[in-house]
Amino acid sequence: EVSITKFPADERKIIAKAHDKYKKARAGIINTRHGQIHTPAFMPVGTKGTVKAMLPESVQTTGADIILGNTYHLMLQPGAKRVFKLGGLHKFMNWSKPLLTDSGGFQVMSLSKLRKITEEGVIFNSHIDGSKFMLSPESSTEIQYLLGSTITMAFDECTPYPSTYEQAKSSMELTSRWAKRSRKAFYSRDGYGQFGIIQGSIYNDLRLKSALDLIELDFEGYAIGGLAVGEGQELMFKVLDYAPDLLPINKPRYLMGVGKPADIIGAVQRGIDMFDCVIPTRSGRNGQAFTKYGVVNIRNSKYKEDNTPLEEDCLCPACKNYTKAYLHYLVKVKEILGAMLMTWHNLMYFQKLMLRIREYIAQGKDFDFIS
Ligand SMILES: CNc1nc2c(CC[C@H]3O[C@H](OC)[C@H](OC)[C@@H](OC)[C@@H]3OC)c3nc(N)[nH]c(=O)c3cc2[nH]1
Repeated sequence: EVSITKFPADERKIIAKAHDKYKKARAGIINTRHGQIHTPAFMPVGTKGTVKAMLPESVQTTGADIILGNTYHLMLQPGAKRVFKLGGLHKFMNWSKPLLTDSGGFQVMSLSKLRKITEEGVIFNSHIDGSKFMLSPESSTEIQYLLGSTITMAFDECTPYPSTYEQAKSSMELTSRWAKRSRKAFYSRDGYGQFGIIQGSIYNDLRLKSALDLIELDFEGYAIGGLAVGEGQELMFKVLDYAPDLLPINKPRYLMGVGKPADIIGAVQRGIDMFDCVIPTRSGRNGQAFTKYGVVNIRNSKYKEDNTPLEEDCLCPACKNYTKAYLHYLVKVKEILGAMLMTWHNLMYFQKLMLRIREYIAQGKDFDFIS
C-alpha cells in the first residue's frame, strides 16, 4: 500500500550538501494511491473537472503528475454527491493520476457576492443561481471525499493582503480552529492525504503560531497560504525566507497560487515543493506563450507572417506542426484550436521548467537559469 511518504532521507542529504546557496532546495517523490508526484512539481489547474482546452491524455503528455480541481465549483455543479454516484472525479474526468482539490474558502471569497463568515463556516449564495450554501470544515472535507481527491486541503480562511496584525491574528486563529475540525472530519486512507494551510500574512510570529497549531494535527503535507494575494514578489520571498523552515522537513510543502517561472524558482530555492497557478492555461487562452526568449504575445501584428514556431526545439504540437503566423491568426479569430495549442505549449513549458529544476537539484547544480 503506498501512502504520502517522506522524502528519501539520503536524497535530501545529497541535496543539502550539494549547493550551499540553495541548500533549502530539494527534489523528491510523493507516493500516493494514484501514483507518484515528482517534486518540485507544477500542478495544472482543472477548476471544473477539466484543464481548459486540454484532453487529460494531452495534459499527461506534458509531464504533469497531478492536477487540481475546485471544491467550490464542483459542489455547485454537477454536485459532489452526483460525482460520487458516477464513480468519483478521477473516473468522471478520465484522469487516473493524483488529484488535489482546494477546500473552497478562497473561491467563496473571490467568486460569490453574498457571503457571511461565521465560526461554523461560510454561508454564501451560489454565483450561478443564487441558491444558498454553507461551506464548513466538515462539509468541505466531506465534499472532497465524495470527489475522491488524492490530496484534500483543510478548510481555511485566506487572510487578505494587506491586513493589520490584529486582523491577521484573528484570521489565523480561525484557520487553526477550522484546521482542527477539518482534520477530525478527514477519513484517512493509505495513499490519500490531507494538507493543512498555514496563514499569518506577513507577520513571522503569526506564521510560527499557525505552523505550530497545524503541526500538532500531523497533516500529510502543508501549504503556505495567504501569499500571491497582491503582496508582490519581494514581500512573498521575505515570508518564504523563513516560513518553509517552520514546517516538517520530510513533508511536502505547497505554495498556493504561485506562479510565474521566476516566482517558482525563487520559492524552490527557499524549500517549496509544489505549485499551482492559472497563468499557463489562462494566459495561453489569452494569447500569451511562455518561451525561452520571454513571453510572446502572439496577437502582436509582428507575428502575422512569422513562419517560425514559438520554440524550434519544443516538442509540443504547436511548435512541431504550426507557425507563429497560424497561432496569431487562430487567436485573433478566436478559433478554439488557438486556445488548445497555446495552452498545450504553456503547460509543456512549465513542466519542462520543473523537470530542469529537478535535474539541477539532483545533480547539485545551482539553478538560476530563468529570472
Ligand atoms: C493566486 N494566488 C493565490 N491563490 C490562492 C489560493 C487558491 C488556489 C486556487 O486558485 C484558483 O482558484 C481561485 C484555482 O482555480 C482557478 C484553484 O485550482 C483548483 C486553486 O486551488 C488550489 C488559496 N487557497 C486557499 N485555500 N488558501 C489560501 O491561502 C490560498 C492562497 C492563494 N493565493
